[in-house]
Amino acid sequence: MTKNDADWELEEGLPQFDDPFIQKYLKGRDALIAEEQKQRHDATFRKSLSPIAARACKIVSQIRAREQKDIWTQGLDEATAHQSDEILYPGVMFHHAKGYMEKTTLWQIVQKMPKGSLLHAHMDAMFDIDFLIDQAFSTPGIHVSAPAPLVTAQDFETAPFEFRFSSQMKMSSNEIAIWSKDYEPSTPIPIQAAAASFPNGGEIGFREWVRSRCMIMPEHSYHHHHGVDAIWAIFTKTFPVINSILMYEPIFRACFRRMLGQLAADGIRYVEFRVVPSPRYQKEGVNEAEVDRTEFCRVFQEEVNRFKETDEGKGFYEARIIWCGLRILSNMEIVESMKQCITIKQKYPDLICGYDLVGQEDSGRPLVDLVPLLFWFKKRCAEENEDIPFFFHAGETLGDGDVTDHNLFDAILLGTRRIGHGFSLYKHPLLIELIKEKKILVECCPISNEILRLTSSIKSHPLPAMLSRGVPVSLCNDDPAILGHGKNGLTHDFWQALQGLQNVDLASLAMMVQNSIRWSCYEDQTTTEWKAEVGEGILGEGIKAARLREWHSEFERFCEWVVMEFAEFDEDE
Ligand SMILES: O=c1[nH]cnc2c1ncn2[C@@H]1O[C@H](CO)[C@@H](O)[C@H]1O
Repeated sequence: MTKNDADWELEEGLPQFDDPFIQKYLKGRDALIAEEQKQRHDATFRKSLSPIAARACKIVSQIRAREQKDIWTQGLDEATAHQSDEILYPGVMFHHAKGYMEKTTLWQIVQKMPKGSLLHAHMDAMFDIDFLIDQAFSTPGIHVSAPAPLVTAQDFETAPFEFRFSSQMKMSSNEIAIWSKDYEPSTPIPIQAAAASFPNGGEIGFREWVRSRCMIMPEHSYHHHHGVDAIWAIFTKTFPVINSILMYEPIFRACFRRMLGQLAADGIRYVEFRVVPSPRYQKEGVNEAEVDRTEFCRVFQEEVNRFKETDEGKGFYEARIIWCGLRILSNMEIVESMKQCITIKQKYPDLICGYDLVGQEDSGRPLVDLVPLLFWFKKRCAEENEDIPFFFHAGETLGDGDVTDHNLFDAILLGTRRIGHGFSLYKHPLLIELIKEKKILVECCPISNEILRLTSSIKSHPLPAMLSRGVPVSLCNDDPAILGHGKNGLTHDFWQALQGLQNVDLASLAMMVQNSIRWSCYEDQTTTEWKAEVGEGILGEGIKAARLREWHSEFERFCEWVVMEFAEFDEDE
């Protein structure tokens, strides 16, 4: 006769789970976990969930668990999986997950969620690239030129070229396509002619090529062994091409209108765009670029106001601009742009809500190098009776204690209201305490960080390290059109965090949405007013509190929908 396990274990003297001292251990363990969870960013919010919201959270977590098993753990045998390059697992890289994620139930839910504000987004990286290229073709007078012929494979991959509106459509007799080594440098060629003569597949090939020069391709982001600087070299080359199409009035208007519609459809009600106002903006039908940024800003505001009048834009509060200088430029160029920022602020006070510096942090000038300029800016603002707050990028780096990583210290010392990225913040226990105390929000862009090679999976992203320490975070999409989101909005970034991180459930996402509203710059405020309103949250009396209440009731309705729609998941384990 064989002994059963229990008999064997008892004979061996193995304690059992129901033994009082093991029970005591487990209770202590649970208490320790609960104690740590009290520090989480959403601890209070979670306790205040309505019964329906709590049920919706549970349902969403059950759906996630089901999809992790059914979709993200494919039972392919090793050889097939490697061959098809389709090894799926929860937290798989964005581009591998993308095609599947958009078909999941979790996606449907996240898409419908009311998402508050989008606080970190570079405007020129927000426009659907195919639509942009269509506009270049359908708008009369668009020409393409290059400072040198584009002939070799390397030229097609990296050499500069640009589009531009010009009413002089006629081709001169000696005009030779850009793709010939006899091309006269910088001669504008009508887009249709250039496309028709494109050596690699005519117009279809041309469109495909332009597209590839406006985006980071999945292969690029996979090549982690090439490092961060290499992907930034590709990334920064996309902006001049995009802007050369975008900065023509009729194209900008069409693209901007469409983009606002996409954001609103994704449940976003307010946006602060980071904009580097371009010197190349051309009014409709005008061959020369505008001498300053006034006209662009006027059109930007006009389009936002028009959008708010449409059906699509009914619930949309506002879009404002965080004026950006390029951190790579000289003192003189940065000061010139700061002066323009102040002038535009005076002209369009509702439009400009802040100031930042952009471009790769690692290769650009650190904030400490720019301290004299930033103090000068504050002084000039004060002299002009303006208050333009800082919203600095900082810590978008793998650095640990290097000069880029130290941008975090300057951002905080210079009074930033939020931190863009803060990827390296998790290495700074003192700064973490400081930003909590000073009520600074981190604008976290998980997919951007993945594509730009700071991490290869949401699972190794520092987001959880911030949330577990109680850092206020909102999720943002940064550069969706270039990074390859394929659709505008926040659904991808929300989905990625929800699916990949056990602790980020619906309540956690909702907390981050609430933060996005609390840290929105809906109106100009002094630092004291700002801090008071951020601190009061929903209990305040201003615009923020009103919008937080509005979001709250939207969120409750959304939770009711989740509970009704996915009732089959409403069960206890
Ligand atoms: O994640 C980012 N960090 C810093 N700069 C960025 C990021 N994404 C885009 N830009 C910068 O913003 C400008 C376009 O608005 C470009 O100069 C681009 O390099």
